[in-house]
Formats: sequence, C-alpha cells, structure tokens
Amino acid sequence: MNNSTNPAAPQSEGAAKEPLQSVQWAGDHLSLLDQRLLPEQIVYLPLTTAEDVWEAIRHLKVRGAPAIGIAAAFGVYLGVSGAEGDVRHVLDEIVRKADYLATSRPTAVNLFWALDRMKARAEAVAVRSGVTAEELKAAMLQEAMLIRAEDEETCRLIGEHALGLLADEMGVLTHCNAGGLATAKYGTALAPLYLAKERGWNVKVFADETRPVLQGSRLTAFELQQAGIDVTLICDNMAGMVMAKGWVQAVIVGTDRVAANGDVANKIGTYSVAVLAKAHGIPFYVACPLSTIDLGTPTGAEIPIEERNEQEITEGFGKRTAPVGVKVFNPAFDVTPHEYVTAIITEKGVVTAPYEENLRKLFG
Ligand SMILES: CSC[C@H]1O[C@H](OP(=O)(O)O)[C@H](O)[C@@H]1O
Repeated sequence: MNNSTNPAAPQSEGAAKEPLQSVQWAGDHLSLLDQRLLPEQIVYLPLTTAEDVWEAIRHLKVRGAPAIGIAAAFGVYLGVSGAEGDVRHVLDEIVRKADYLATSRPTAVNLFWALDRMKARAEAVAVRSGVTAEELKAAMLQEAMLIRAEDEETCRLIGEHALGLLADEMGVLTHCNAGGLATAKYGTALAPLYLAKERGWNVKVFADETRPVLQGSRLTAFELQQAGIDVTLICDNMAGMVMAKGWVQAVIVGTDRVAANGDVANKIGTYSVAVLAKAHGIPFYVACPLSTIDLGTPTGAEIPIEERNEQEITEGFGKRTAPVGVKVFNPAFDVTPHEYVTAIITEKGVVTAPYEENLRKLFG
C-alpha cells in the first residue's frame, strides 16, 4: 500500500493554530462558539439570558459534558443579573433558573453538578449577615468563572495522567469529540494528544466521524488538524478494520456520565468501539473529570439516555436521506459496561477495576 492511502504515514506538518474556546465570559455576556456551524464557519454568539443558554445547550450550539456545565453556570448568573428585590428573592430566582437550565439535556451529569454547585454557593452566601442582593449576584458570576477556570486546569491534569498510557508513534482511535470544544480548554480524551504534540511525539489519531451529528468529523478532525496533529477521519463502521490492520494501539474517549460501578455513558457508538477494542486486545480508556463521575447512580442502567429528533438521522448532507414516515430510533448516547473499560483517567490519576471501590476513593 503506498503512502498516499496509508493513514499511518506521517501527515504533512501544519502550523499549529491557537485552539478555539467554546465558552468565554465577555464582561457582560457569554460568548459562545456555535459548534453546529463548525468546521465551515467560526461564529461566536452573544448570550444574555438563561433562556439563550438553555436553547444553546438543547440544540448543541454548545455540547460536551464539561462545556455544558460551564455554560449552564453562566446561564444561572445571566438569569439573575437583572433581578430586582432582596437577597431572599434573588436566591429564589437562582434556584428557579438553575432548575430550568437542568431541563436542557438529561445525560451529561456535569450539567447537574455545575447547577448544584451554583445553588450551594448561593445558599452559603445568602446566609452571611448583611450580604446584599448585588453581592449574591456577583458571587454567582465568580463561581461560574471559577468552574470554567478549574475545568481548564482539570483537563490539563487529565492529559498529564493519560500521557503516561500513550507513546510516541502510537495509533490512537477516538469517538465523538472530547476535545477543547467540549471543555474549557484541552479537552479530556484529546488532552493527552495536545500534550504529546508539545513533547514532539507523533501520535497518529483515527477519528470516528460519529454519526448522526458528526462531532468527530466536524469537531475532532477540525481541532486536531488546527493543532497540527496527525489525524485520519474514518466512518464509524471502519473502526474494526483499522484495528484489524494493527493501526490502533489504544482507544481513548470522553464520557457524559460514569456510574458508581464504572459503567460509562458516552456518545452513541462508543459501546461498539469498546467491544471491538476488547476483541482486538486494544486498551479502551475513558478520560473524565471527577465532575463526570456520578456515585449517586449505581449502574449504567440508571443513566438517562437522551433521544433526539429523527431529523438528525433522516436529513443530512443537504437533503433527505431516508423515506418519509420511516420509523427512527435516535439515542444520543449508549452505555459501555465497566468490564470493557481498561481504565478511567481523571485529574487525580488513573483508576482501574474494581471501579465501585476505586472510584469512591477518588472522593476521599
Ligand atoms: C468531554 S465530554 C464529551 C462528550 O460529550 C459528547 O456528547 P454531545 O456532543 O452530545 O454533548 C460526547 O458524548 C463526548 O464524548
């Protein structure tokens, strides 16, 4: 096979560009990169209300568990920044807006983790003697900015721990997008790939396009190409072949929720990749912050799986791609049983089975 068709051959070096930021506070509004338009258009939307944020999360203008949590946190502040009344009224409004934002999508636990953290901070501030309504609002903005800043550092730490599992010249397959666009920066699954690039390693990435919303082709391939990282785009149904060819030595993906027993909810198609990896003796790694680990959910069976509208499947490429009226099943996520997970990589280190016991240790 000549190099022109062998993805394992080095890709021409591109000059790395500054990574795009998915969610940024812009002084008086939230500046949100509209990920639906990537890779063709880079458009930042100014969000000024909680309703703007709810709509952006629901329609995947912002997506990716940590990025959803960060956007929702700012959405709580936006929802009360103009509120009138005393501390009690503002506190009630904070709870109301957080509970409203919690209805935007059901699977990524970071959404609920971030909203619960905002409510807890609000309650802690509200009981301070003499605190004013404006000080309570200011505390909300401060907490949202803290959540964002912490996520950036968390992702970098995940990258450091994950790098220990990879090696120069390794082939790595990933599914969906768990990169900088899904977080404050760096990403979770893609974080070690950025650090590997900084170290001068040549890790060859195979990115599943990830139907039906194509986060892999539109976002992961875009992000990695912008960073000058060797990436080959494949259709989801090609993952088995590239593994059989020996081009993949590790799989690394993100996640939207890890249950207490280590079962992992992630983008639809992840379970299939995990089964293929096991069949080929390839390690299957899941990268996530502690905020994605949900000890309150015992197993993957209890994780709510979002089902999205049929148009994501029946329409695409600018035309209808299925007969009118055909039945459609469009789950946005699936659950990979913990038996298929080689390790879960967090900011506190790499966790292996028995997950029930070892995940709890992360939380002290
Ligand atoms: C770092 S979390 C990324 C995670 O979120 C994605 O789902 P969606 O694009 O629908 O928000 C996908 O499951 C990724 O693995």
